[in-house]
Amino acid sequence: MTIDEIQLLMGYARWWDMTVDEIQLLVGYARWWDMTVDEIQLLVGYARWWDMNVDEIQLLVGYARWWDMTVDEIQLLVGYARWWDMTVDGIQLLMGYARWWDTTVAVRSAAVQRGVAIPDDTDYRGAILGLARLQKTYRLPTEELAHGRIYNISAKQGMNKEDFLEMGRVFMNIDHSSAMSWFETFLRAGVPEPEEAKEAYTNMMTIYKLAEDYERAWITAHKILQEDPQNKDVKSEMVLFQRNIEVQKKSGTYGIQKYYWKSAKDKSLEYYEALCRGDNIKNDILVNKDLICVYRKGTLPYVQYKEEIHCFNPRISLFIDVITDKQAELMREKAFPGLFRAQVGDPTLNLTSDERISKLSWLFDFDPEILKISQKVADITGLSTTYRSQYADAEAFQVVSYGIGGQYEPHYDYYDVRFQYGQNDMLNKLPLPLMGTGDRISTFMFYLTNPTAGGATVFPQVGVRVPPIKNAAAFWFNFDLAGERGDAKTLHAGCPLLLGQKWVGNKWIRQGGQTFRRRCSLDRYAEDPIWYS
Ligand SMILES: O=C(O)CCC(=O)C(=O)O
Ligand SMILES: [Fe+2]
Repeated sequence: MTIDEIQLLMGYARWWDMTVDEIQLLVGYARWWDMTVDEIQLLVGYARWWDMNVDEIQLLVGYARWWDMTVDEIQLLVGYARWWDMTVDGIQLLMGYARWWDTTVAVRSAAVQRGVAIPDDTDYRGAILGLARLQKTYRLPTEELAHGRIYNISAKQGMNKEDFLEMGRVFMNIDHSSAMSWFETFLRAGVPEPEEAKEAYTNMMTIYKLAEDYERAWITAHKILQEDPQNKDVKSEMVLFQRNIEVQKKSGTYGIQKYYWKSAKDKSLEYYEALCRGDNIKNDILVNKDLICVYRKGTLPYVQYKEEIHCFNPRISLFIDVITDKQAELMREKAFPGLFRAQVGDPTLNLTSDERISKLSWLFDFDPEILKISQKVADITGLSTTYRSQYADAEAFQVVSYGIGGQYEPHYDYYDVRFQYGQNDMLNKLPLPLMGTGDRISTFMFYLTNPTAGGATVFPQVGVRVPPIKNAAAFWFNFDLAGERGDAKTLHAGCPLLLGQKWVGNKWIRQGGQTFRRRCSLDRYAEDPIWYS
């Protein structure tokens, strides 16, 4: 440091009432973290303001550098943290997540303000599990993900060594080839702790053994012995591997690599994931020229809507540009304060589930701006969306927000399948306005954002993938015209969100009010008057 800098610092130190020891500590940190004296003094100023000691400051600066934050951002964070009475550890966790998920500090703090719990260990495991699901669904290469790259988009911060190991652990139950690649990435990322190295090698040995690659299993076992020379189990495993190699040599199968990697296979999920990726879909506009775009009249004179027909049976349509940017924002803003974790099934049981990972809240037509949007739905569909305190024709808007990794696995929107599973009192537990209004005859779903990647709506029974496009809305009937049964072909899902934000607004229209609008037909093949009038 220059004499000038020292005197500046001493001046500050006096000002902040620090001892010489503290000053020298600070100077040391400053050198270490490559900060200017001005930055230090700013920080010390904040620290005093927030009543922190030098140790806490240095911890913070360390984190800040690690996460590549500016001093201003740190102070914002510390301000929030003190306000919410968090420890420095809590802050760093928060910063880590904030960076990782690329949300702003302000968004995070708003979440805290609304009583959303600060991330803890469970969230960490949840986050890792979510990443594993994304990697599997979208077939992301391990190396890319490890360095924070997804589809050529780079996160500010890649994952760290501990994350690599945790990904390996998680994949042991999902897919062995991915598990292997994470353990390899972990071991390449620098000298590991002996215990962790042992854990990685032990898992790798298990995988090789299951794949009957005894040569590699033996080599891996040998590495475990280097970490843990007394390990009797591993020694006896090695004898076994040796014996198996002999047997293979005799039978001529040695060196013929089968590479059988265990993976949890579920055919229906595999197809669902392929649809989410967009592999071999029937309705891709480039693949299938039959995808039809038409202009449709609404019930109001002179107004036409652009309709993309993604499927004819059942009819699944995407209406383009049916709300304005302003209306989409408005719905998100109004819904934000009320967001809570989405639940599935019986509302009295408070069930959350990995099947549906999102947050939601309800918007009612009592709000004139929301009413306008409901009326738009009525105009386009010709169905009634009138909300009443009893016998409502449609439900309130359900606004759903998905975080990265958020999804809704294949499901029906109607209830009647659940009757068959003995949950037929579901309909009796509904809020009063919906009692006796029948089932969800149709779904009208607005997309309120353009996700950067992932988040399509897919229909695995009919191989249809509807792309999420901001201000557009998907529409389909859950019931056939005969009206007595839910249509199984409407099975659908919200694919995991890979990057960006996904918000949707659901309007479920009830059977009750539609008697004269969508008449039942005795002829099950009758053309739907809603579509063909
Ligand atoms: O988010 C999606 O694409 C589908 C959402 C959905 O199906 C639902 O909320 O019922
Ligand atoms: Fe749905």
